[in-house]
Amino acid sequence: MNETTTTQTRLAVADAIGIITAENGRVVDALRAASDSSLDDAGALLASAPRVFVLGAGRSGLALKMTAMRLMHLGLDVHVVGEVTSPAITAGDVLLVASGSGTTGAIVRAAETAHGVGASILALTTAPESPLGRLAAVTVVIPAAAKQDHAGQVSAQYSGGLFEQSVLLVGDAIFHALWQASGATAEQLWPRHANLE
Ligand SMILES: O=C([C@H](O)CO)[C@H](O)[C@H](O)COP(=O)(O)O
Repeated sequence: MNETTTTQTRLAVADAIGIITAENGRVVDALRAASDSSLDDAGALLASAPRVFVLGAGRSGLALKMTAMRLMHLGLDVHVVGEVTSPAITAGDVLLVASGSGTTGAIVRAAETAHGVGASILALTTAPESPLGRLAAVTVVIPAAAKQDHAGQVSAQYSGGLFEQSVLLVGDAIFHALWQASGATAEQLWPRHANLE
């Protein structure tokens, strides 16, 4: 790459950061302005759950794993679906699911199983009327593009990028609110962090 091309690339990436942060800002503004109580309901459902299972495919699942760690730091009993140590979900448990489309086959089938045994579904999705959304006790509707909304009207980013970033933001926000409400200090949470890393 010559010097001119490198400079152009740097400018293009800087512009992209601006686009991405502006899109995230719009999602956050919409969530804060929303008249429903789904964010608070989500926090309350997680805080009262005997066990929390987290589930998502691809990048949605990767983003949600960050929330799983934070809920573990809070002292919740958390399992990542698909890990070999993840046990059976049962009545009263909460299945926290992130799916932008709400139609991903394995995710919907797992949510149906969880619903069938009496677990509560907490869904993060762009599509409240999707098969996943219809199973959910609480749905946080994220005004982002689903992975196949390729027209670029809701987001200029590729595929479900904005949704997946929003999953991280919402997960960290729920954690932060629960942490503040718990009264625990950061020092009290820290001994739960992995000591084998
Ligand atoms: O990996 C994904 C990404 O958007 C592809 O660019 C999705 O998160 C994955 O395919 C799961 O999709 P959703 O269930 O619709 O979030």
